[in-house]
Order: sequence, then C-alpha cells, then structure tokens
Amino acid sequence: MGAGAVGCYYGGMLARAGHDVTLIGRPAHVQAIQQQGLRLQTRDWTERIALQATTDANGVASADVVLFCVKSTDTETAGAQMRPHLSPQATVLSLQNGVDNAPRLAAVLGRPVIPAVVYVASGMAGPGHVQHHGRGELVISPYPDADAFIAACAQAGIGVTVSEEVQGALWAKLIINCAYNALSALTQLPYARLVQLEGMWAVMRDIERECLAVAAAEGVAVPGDTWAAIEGIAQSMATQLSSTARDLMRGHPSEIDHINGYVIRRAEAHGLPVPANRLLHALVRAREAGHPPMPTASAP
Ligand SMILES: NC(=O)C1=CN([C@@H]2O[C@H](COP(=O)(O)OP(=O)(O)OC[C@H]3O[C@@H](n4cnc5c(N)ncnc54)[C@H](OP(=O)(O)O)[C@@H]3O)[C@@H](O)[C@H]2O)C=CC1
Ligand SMILES: CC(C)(CO)C(=O)C(=O)O
Repeated sequence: MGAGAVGCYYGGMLARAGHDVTLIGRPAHVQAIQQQGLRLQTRDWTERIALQATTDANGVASADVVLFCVKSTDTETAGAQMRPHLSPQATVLSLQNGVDNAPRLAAVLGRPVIPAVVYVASGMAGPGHVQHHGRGELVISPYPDADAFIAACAQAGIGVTVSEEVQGALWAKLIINCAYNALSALTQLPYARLVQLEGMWAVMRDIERECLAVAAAEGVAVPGDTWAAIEGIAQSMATQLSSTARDLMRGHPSEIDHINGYVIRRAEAHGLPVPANRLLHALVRAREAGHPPMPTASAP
C-alpha cells in the first residue's frame, strides 16, 4: 500500500523472487507498471518486473501480508481506504519512518499493526521506475506468523531481523531525522556541506539532547551512540539532501509534523522545553506555506 520508493522496492524484490505482489499507488505509476512492468534499478542491475498494480485500495483484498508504505502524513487516509478490504487473517506491517505510525494505523484499522524499521535508500526516478541506492534490511517487532514473512523476504534477498527493541530503533532514526531533515531543507544543502556551516554541529547537538530528553520521558531506551550516528551520516550520506528538502522542492507536504513536530508534541505532554526542534519545525512549516518561495531548482 503506497507504491513509492519503499513500496516499489520491497514489492519489486518480492515479486522478482516469485511472490504474488500487488502494488497500490497513484495513476501515473500504476499505468506505467501495468504497461511495462516495474523498472527496478539497483547499483548492480536493472530489471523490469511484471506484477499487478492498481490505484484501488481493494488491491489488499487477497493479501496475506500488507506492507504499508505511504508517508506519515497519509497514514489515516490510506488506512481508512484499505480497512474495508482487508482479510481478517492479513498481517499489516508499517514500513514508515516516525515512531507512531503503527499505533495510528492500528487505531484506524481496529487491528494490530507490526512496526518495522526500514534501512533502505531508494527513490522514484520516474513513473513506474524505482531506484535503489543501498541497503534494504528490515527490523520488525515479533508476531506469531513472522517466520513465513521472514522466509519470503530471505528468498527475495531482504534481510529481516526480529527485535523487541523496534521502538528504540525507530527513535534512534527519528533523532537523526530531527537533526538533519529540516536543516538540509532550509539550507537546501546535502549533509557534508551542511555540517561545514558555522554553528551547525552545535545546533544538531542541541536537537539531539532535546530529543533524548523527550525519549527518556517517554520511557524509551534509545540504543547506541546517537551522536556518533549523527556524525556518521555526514560522511556516509555526504551528497544526500534530506527527504524533507526533496519534498519542499517538489511542493509536496513533508513529514516534518511527524519528525520535529512529533518531538514537540511529546515534549509538551511532559512539560519539557524543546526550543531548537520548535524553531526548525516552525521554519519548515513557513516554507511549506510559501514563505519565502522555494527556489525553482530541481531536486538532484
Ligand atoms: N525512500 C527511502 O529511502 C526511505 C523512506 N522511508 C520512509 O518510508 C515511508 C514511505 O516513503 P517513500 O516510499 O520514500 O515515499 P513515496 O512518496 O516515494 O511513496 C509513497 C507513495 O504512496 C502514494 N500514496 C499515498 N497515499 C496513497 C493512497 N491512499 N493510495 C495509493 N497511493 C498512495 C504516494 O502518492 P503521492 O505522492 O501522490 O501522495 C506515493 O507515491 C516514509 O515514512 C519514509 O519516511 C524510510 C526509509 C527510507
Ligand atoms: C536518514 C535520512 C536523514 C537520509 O536522508 C532520512 O531518513 C531522510 O532524508 O528522511
């Protein structure tokens, strides 16, 4: 559900391994996929993969497993569209960033949703054309039939680990997004250049500390060294612009309300100050409202 960068990558890999996959997406992608198959381009190979595609949420009707891959802004709408069509036995996994998509979707569907941490870099390069830039492994919360899904993924070359710590891992990812996404969007800079600007590391340090305080108040143990992870992104993804930067460039709503915006809401609930997150959130929202207008440069 949500045939974009994530949905097309995982759907494409599973279909390529012989699994019966239906992609549910927007008309331009669906038409291209119906006519020519899904074009899946990786660093090593490019293939056209024949699979089913539809714009109608009733495409979930016969699914044993639904991979829910829309942006956090679309969780409720897309969930409500597929709810009447889901089989009672279907397992729904949320393959989304942000820490509350699974419970939000579960509330709409009236059934459990399994959260997954998605470690992939992919993007849509055109209608029905997904480009894979690297990685692809999933970490999922445990559930009764997980073994069948893990086996299907293994056959497709997708590594899946089961962990009780998915919430902590989602928070670790959220903190990276809080540190980079808005700053990259507001400066329109890729990460390596961004961190060279005066004062940027200090701002990111403030954001990280605010996020960790909120996570602690939420009772979430964030695994690993978050500051080392933030520093590492500037090297490992040196030339990348954040998804928020790319959303703003194409005039698409960003996930900022579910990144820094989420931290602000939870901080308010705990009476914690988060001024750095608040400022970045407000500035991105101002940009989304057209103040100042975005430059017309196209996304790389
Ligand atoms: N891309 C990446 O490398 C990674 C992304 N993520 C996360 O994964 C999630 C998905 O991201 P990504 O795949 O990049 O996003 P995309 O925007 O590429 O894909 C989502 C697709 O779903 C479509 N869609 C939304 N609502 C519906 C609906 N009701 N019916 C049919 N189609 C719908 C969107 O259309 P439209 O645009 O017209 O709304 C879009 O084509 C996000 O939470 C993201 O943060 C996590 C790790 C890596
Ligand atoms: C990890 C990061 C920051 C990479 O760009 C990302 O998830 C995003 O842009 O949303």
